Amino acid sequence: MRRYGKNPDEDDIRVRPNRKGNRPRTTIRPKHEDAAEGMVLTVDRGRLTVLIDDIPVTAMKARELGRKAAVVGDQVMVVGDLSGAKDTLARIVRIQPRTSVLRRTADDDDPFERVVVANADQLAIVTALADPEPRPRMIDRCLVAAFDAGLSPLLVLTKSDLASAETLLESYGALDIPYVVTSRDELGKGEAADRVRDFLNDKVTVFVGHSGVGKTTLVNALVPEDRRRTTGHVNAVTGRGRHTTTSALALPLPDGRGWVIDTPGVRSFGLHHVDPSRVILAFPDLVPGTEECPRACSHDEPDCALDAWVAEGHADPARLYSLRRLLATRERHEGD
Ligand SMILES: Nc1nc2c(ncn2[C@@H]2O[C@H](COP(=O)(O)OP(=O)(O)OP(=O)(O)O)[C@@H](O)[C@H]2O)c(=O)[nH]1
Ligand SMILES: [Zn+2]
Repeated sequence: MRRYGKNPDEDDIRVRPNRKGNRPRTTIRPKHEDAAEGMVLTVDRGRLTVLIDDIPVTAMKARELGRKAAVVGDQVMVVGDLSGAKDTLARIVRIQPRTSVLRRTADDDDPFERVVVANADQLAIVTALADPEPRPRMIDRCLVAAFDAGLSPLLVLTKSDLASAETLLESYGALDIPYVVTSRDELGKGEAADRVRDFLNDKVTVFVGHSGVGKTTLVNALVPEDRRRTTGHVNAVTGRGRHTTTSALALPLPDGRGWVIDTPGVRSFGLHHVDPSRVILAFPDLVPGTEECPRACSHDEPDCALDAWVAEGHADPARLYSLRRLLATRERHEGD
């Protein structure tokens, strides 16, 4: 599990201002020195499962956190009953600084950003090669979300027993994204999971993909049943009790080699919030060409300096084409 440095000043417990101003608070608020650190595995209507020393503890956020919400992947400080026993409820008193945030805008006419997952390293975009047909726009939108969040993308192409990956991979050639291809036969033999795991080791990887692509099949193959049980996910898996469909769900890879974060409710990304200047960081070869761009250039407009710069031979035109294709997907079309 990853550890984060203690950072006592930033993000500290909020002390509510004294509205009337006539009775200063004299009680010293507890500093929570006894708080334990853990990782948020699920969020379900205000109840969070936090893994602390390999024990899943149910917790809710403490009032002093104010409007801040912890999400799956967050490292949090927890006080109270940490036994993990039935019907206990601990309190989250602090959210540690995040190394990354994967966001989505729920809808293009809903300007609110939602943080989907914190502290992830990688976004695995699961796409079937057939049944259902690949949806390149959806892949591109996921790539934009990943680049915007600073996550490395990984293409997971399933059902290669039904169709070849060649055509799809060609259109992503210029982007040079790591990919892994799986088939039904290899899934049965465990080979598919082994191959995919090679890309996941020691990372926190968020899995996205639309319905029917085989994401659940793959995630089940990646995370053995007994590992789920140790983190209290057995209900979500067997379908007993209420299914956690809207929240993401962190599942441990074997041998403590990282985490898979399944996102059952996330079929696509609203990209309203995306900043082109962050997306271009995924194209370091093009960044120098933006020096002459107008301020706040979208890099997808007539005055963008990249066209002339690339025409002068400083970078591969296919890379600029790919960047533009990605940026263009920020506009939502029907079916996204
Ligand atoms: N031919 C073939 N079928 C597969 C493969 N992987 C999964 N499937 C099948 O595809 C169907 C959908 O798989 P799921 O794992 O349920 O897909 P999902 O992406 O989780 O879809 P939702 O549950 O709707 O979110 C199932 O019938 C699987 O058996 C594969 O590699 N090849
Ligand atoms: Zn530009």
